[in-house]
Amino acid sequence: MSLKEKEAAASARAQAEHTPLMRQFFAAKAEHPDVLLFFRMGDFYELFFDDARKAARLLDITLTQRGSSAGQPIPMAGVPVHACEGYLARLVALGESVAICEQIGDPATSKGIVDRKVVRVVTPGTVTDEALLSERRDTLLLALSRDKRGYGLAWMDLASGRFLVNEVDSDDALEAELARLEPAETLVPDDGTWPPTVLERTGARRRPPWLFDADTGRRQLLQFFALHDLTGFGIEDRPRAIAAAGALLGYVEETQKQRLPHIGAIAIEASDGAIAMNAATRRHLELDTRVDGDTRTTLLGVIDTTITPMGGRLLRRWLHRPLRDRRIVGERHHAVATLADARAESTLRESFRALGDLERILTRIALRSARPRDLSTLRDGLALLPGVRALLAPLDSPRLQALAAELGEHAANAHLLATALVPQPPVLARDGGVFADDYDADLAELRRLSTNADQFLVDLEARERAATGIATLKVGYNRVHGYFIEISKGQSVRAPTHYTRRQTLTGAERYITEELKQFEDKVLSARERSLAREKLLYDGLLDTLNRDLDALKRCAGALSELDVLACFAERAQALDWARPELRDAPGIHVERGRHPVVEAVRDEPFEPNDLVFDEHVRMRVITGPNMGGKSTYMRQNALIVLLAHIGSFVPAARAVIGPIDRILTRIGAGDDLARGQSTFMVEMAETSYILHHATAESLVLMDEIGRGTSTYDGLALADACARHLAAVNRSYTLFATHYFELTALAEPGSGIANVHLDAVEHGDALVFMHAVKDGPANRSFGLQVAALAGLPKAVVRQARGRLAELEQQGRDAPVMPMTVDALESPQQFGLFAPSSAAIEALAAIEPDELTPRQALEALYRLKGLL
Ligand SMILES: Nc1ncnc2c1ncn2[C@@H]1O[C@H](COP(=O)(O)OP(=O)(O)OP(=O)(O)O)[C@@H](O)[C@H]1O
Repeated sequence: MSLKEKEAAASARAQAEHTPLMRQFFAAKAEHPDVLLFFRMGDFYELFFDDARKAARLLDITLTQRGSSAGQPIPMAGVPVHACEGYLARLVALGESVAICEQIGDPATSKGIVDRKVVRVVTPGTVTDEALLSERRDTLLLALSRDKRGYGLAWMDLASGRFLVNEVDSDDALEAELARLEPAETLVPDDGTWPPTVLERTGARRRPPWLFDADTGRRQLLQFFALHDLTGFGIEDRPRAIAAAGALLGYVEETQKQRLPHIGAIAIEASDGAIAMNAATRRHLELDTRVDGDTRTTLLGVIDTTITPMGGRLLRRWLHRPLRDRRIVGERHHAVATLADARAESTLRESFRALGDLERILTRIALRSARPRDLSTLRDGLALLPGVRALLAPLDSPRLQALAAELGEHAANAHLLATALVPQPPVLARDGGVFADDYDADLAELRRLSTNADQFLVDLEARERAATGIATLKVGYNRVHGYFIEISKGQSVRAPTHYTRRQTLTGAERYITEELKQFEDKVLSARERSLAREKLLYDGLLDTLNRDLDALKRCAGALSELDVLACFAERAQALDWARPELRDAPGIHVERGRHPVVEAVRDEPFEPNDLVFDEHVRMRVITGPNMGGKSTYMRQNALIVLLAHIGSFVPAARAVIGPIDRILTRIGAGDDLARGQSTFMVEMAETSYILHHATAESLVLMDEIGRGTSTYDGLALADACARHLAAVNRSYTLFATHYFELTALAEPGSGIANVHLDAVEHGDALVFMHAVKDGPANRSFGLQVAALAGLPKAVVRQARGRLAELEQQGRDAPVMPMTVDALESPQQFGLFAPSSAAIEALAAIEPDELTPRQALEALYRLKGLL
C-alpha cells in the first residue's frame, strides 16, 4: 500500500467514526475552510470546533458541547435563526465572513438525516440585506492586482450594482484610493509583500494569485456581460483593471451563488478626473470623520441634510471625489442656484420624505429578496414622480432638465403597484396578505372561503351548544390539531356519540365531528391555496419590475442627485453661502470666507477672512499667536475650494477659483504609533509627499512644519521646504509657522507674502481678533496662551524671565535675511549666526582705512575665527 493510499484509508476510517451529521458538517466545512460555517439545525444555526470557539469569543455567546465525534467532545455554539441578522451584522463589521449552510430537504419526508447545502456566503463586502448594511455609506468590495507598471483596482457596491475600476502607478496613489473608497473587504493576490495599508485593513483577504490574471479576467467579464469585447466600457486597454475586475467577479459569484442581473455595466473612474487628495488630506480636513471618531462636527456633518439614504451616500461619494471638470461642476452650481431662486427645493425635499431607499430596493428586487414593504415603498416613490417632474418642468437649468428626463414616466409600474398591493403590506410575504382583494379574482375567492369560515364557526358553536345543552362548549383551532370542539372534563360525559375524541387536556376533552372535519379540509386547503396564489403573484410582480430594472435604476439615480442638489440649495440659503465661480485663469480669490464647521459649532460670530492667490503671490506665510486662528484659516480655504468642486455653494461672500489639481495638507497629527512611526517621521513623510507631488495648480496647506524636532533643525527644514514650494513647486501655499525668521522670505518678486493673526491683551485676559491682516505678526503671545491654559503662575513667571534673556541674546546675534536666491546657494543660509568673536572682529574693521593687503589679511583672520 502506498503512502497516499494509507493516508486515504486512515482518513476514511476517521470519517467513518463520525456521526452522519458530523460527516455532513465536515464536508461543508471542507469547502469553506476560511470562513465561519453557520450549520442549520432546526431553529438554530450551530457552529462547531474552532468556529464555535471563535464565534463564542466574538459574539459573546455560550460555548457548549454536543456529544462527541470520533471519541472527542465537540465544542458547539449557536445562534437562533430568527435573530441571526444581528449576529451576522456584528461578524461582518469585524471583517468576518459566514457560510450559511441550510437544510434543503424536508425533515418530514427525508429518510435518514436531512440534506444540507451552503446556499450563500455572507462577507463584509458583499452584503445586500438591509439589516447588514450601513444606511448612509456604501459597502464596497475591492480587488487589487498589480504588474510592473502599477496597481489595478476594481470595486463593486453590490447593494446598488455599481462596478468600477481604476489603475494607479504608485503606492501613494493606491493608498489615496483606499482612503477614498474605504472598502469593507479587499481581495489581494497572495504573492509576495503588499504595503501594510493594504494587508492591515479590516476585511483584507488573500486569494490565490492565478485568480488575478488579465486574460482570464477579460474572459470572465465578456461572459458575465455577454459581450464580444470590452471597448464599450472603455477598459479594453487596462489589463490591471481587468485582472482586478475578473478576480472580483469570481469572488462575488462564488459567495452569492445566484445571478446578479442588477450589475449591468463596468466603468472606469480615473484618478485624473478628480482633485487628488491623499489619505492625510482627507484626515486633516475632517471630511466625514474626526480623529476622535466623531462624525457630526465634520464637513459632511454640516452639509448633509439630504432626505434619502441614497442621496446621503451620493453626497459622501461626491465629497470624496471633487471633480476637475468645470463644466459638470458648473452645471451643478447652476442647478442649485435655479432651485434656490425658484424656492423649489423645499417642496422637492418635502416630497422626498416619502421616497425611501429606492436604489437598494431595486437591487433586492433584482436579487429577488425584496420584501413586501420594499414594494410598497417603491409604489409610494413612483407615485411622486409626476409631481417632481411638474416641479422641474419650468426650471431653466440643463442639469435639472437632464435629471427630469432620467426620472422617466414609469406610469405602468406605478399603476401596477398601486392596484396590486394593500396599503400597508405585512413585513414578510410568507404569511400572505400582501395583495389587494380585487387585484386577482382567484385570490379573492380563496380568501372569501377562509374569511367566511369565522362566521361558520360562530354558527356551529351556537348550534352545538343548543343541541348538547352544554353552555360552556367551545369551538377552537390550534396549529397542531386543527379545529376542535372543546368540552370541560366535568361535562364530557354528555358528549354526543358522533363526537370523536381528538385530544385530552387536564381540564377538558377536545372532539372533532364529521361536519367540522369537512369544513377544516376546505378552509385549510383554501388558506394554503391562497398563500400559494400570493407567492405566484409576488413572483410575477418581481418579474414585471425586473423587466424595467435599468430604467428604474436610472430613475433612482436621478432622484438621489436631485436630493443632493436640493440639499445644497437648502444649505446655501440656511447658512448664507455663495455660488462660487470656477475659471480657466489661474488664481484663488476668496472674499469673506468662513470655516463651515467652526462657524456651525461656535456660539459667537465667526470672523470672515479673505484670501488672494494670483500671479504676484502664490505663498502666504501665516504668523500669529497660538489659538489665533491660523489652522482654521488654512482649512477653511481648502474646504471652500473642495466644496466648490463638488457643486456646492461655499461659505464666503465670493469665491473665484482657477484650475486646481490637488489639495495637499501637512497639519500637525498625533503619533502614528499603529504604524510604528514617530510624530516627526509622519511629518516628514507627509511633507516629502507634498514636495514630490504639488504642482502650480495644487493648493497646499503647511501647518507648523519642523515642530517635531530641535529648533534649528526645524527652522532649517521649514525654511527649505517653503523655498522649494515657492520656487520649484510654485503651488498655492498657505504656510503657517511659529518661526518668525520665515517672515523674511517675503521679499519683493519672491511670490511670497506675509499675513498674520492678532490678539490684544486686556489686563490678564487675551482677546483673539481672528482677522487675517497683511504683514508679519509682531509677537507670539505664547506665554499668555500658556497662562490661559492654566500653567502654574510660577512657571509662567520663570518662562517670562528666560524669554527676556533669550530675546536679548537674539538681538546680539544678528540673523542674515533670507531670500529665495538662497535656494541656489545654500551657504548663504542665514540661520546660523557667525561666532561672536568673528562678529566683534568684523565690527572693529574700518574698510576705508585698509590697504588691499591688510584687507586680505583681515579676511583670512576672520575666516580663522569661524
Ligand atoms: N475667523 C474666526 N472667527 C472666530 N473664531 C475663530 C476664527 N478662527 C479661529 N477661531 C477660533 O479660535 C480657535 C483656535 O483657532 P486655530 O486652531 O485655528 O488657531 P491656531 O492659530 O492654529 O492655533 P495653534 O497655533 O495653537 O494651532 C478655533 O477653535 C476657533 O474656535
